[in-house]
Amino acid sequence: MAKEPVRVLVTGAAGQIGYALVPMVARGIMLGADQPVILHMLDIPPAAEALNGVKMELVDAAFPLLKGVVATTDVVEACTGVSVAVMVGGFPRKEGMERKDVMSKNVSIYKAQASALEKYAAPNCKVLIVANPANTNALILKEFAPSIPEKNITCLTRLDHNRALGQISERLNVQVSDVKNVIIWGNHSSTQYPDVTHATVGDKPVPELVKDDAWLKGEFIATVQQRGAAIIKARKLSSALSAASSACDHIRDWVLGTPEGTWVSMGVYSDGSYNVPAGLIYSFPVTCSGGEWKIVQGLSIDEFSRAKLDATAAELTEEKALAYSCLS
Ligand SMILES: NC(=O)C1=CN([C@@H]2O[C@H](COP(=O)(O)OP(=O)(O)OC[C@H]3O[C@@H](n4cnc5c(N)ncnc54)[C@H](O)[C@@H]3O)[C@@H](O)[C@H]2O)C=CC1
Ligand SMILES: O=C([O-])CC(=O)C(=O)O
Repeated sequence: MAKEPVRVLVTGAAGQIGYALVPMVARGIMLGADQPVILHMLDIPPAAEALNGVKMELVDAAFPLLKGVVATTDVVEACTGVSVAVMVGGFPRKEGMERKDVMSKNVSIYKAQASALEKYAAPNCKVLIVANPANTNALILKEFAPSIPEKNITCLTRLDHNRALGQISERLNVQVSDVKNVIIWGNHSSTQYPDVTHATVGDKPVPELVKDDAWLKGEFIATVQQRGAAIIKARKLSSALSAASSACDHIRDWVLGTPEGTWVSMGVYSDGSYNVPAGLIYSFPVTCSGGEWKIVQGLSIDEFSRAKLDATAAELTEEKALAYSCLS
């Protein structure tokens, strides 16, 4: 028997990432090739015409799994009945703006959208925040949607995870699918810590194969941390293709499970694991099963890694304080 369609919300759907993401969702890349979907697309009134253009293209593409499209600038209509919410819409930093100004705009957007999701989304809706500052937007959404379980609110660091896999695969000249268990710790920002201490290719540890600690602790980390900026410099636009693909990876693994023996990175609510302060949205290694993520426990953390985990936690603590100061 055919499955019931799942309602998937994409905010900022008229933007760069939205435009790359909605066809992937409609093709079954996010929820599976046998899962029909109804797409809910939200953007702001100045983007309404462009949003309608995206809707027209979705109709024209005749996706067999796509059972309906809601394109709207009304946040209540957008959130009603959704089981998956991918929050891509946000206020970008503009020339001359201070960090606090950008934070203040996004805090008010995520506060309002949190309330709408809480009231109108399906129970147990899974939320993925992509828009920057992704971890802190997720924290604000959590604060203002207290009835959504905190385990349902996550942010995207899978793009950073995939970037780390890509860099190791290029360096070792191996297939990217053979590289496993890198970790992104912390913030989706330039303080994130891409960690290959526990990564493998086949049954061999990546550090043993690379045999170049200076590269692993220097250029590799910096390349992954700065990759978003490098793409923006090259394209003059954000990394829309890879962000959209990674958002699909994040939701797919969360809903359908991670393969045996592998973990992925997700920004999730910290419970104090690895001595990361509780109450931050922080990227950890996780496994997923039965629609739930679980932080991988018991990994050894050396002195170098400890300092990196703490530095990115310190930045998130500072961002949290800044976000809260925008609320008052
Ligand atoms: N977490 C991650 O790995 C990544 C995050 N990003 C972030 O994703 C976000 C989107 O990037 P792009 O698509 O390139 O930007 P974009 O500027 O092309 O699109 C953003 C869209 O959001 C809409 N928007 C603004 N305020 C909104 C609101 N209140 N409700 C609904 N929609 C709203 C805009 O009208 C626009 O259509 C940015 O914040 C970017 O920094 C980008 C790449 C990777
Ligand atoms: O810095 C940005 O806006 C883009 C970004 O997050 C990324 O590509 O990782």
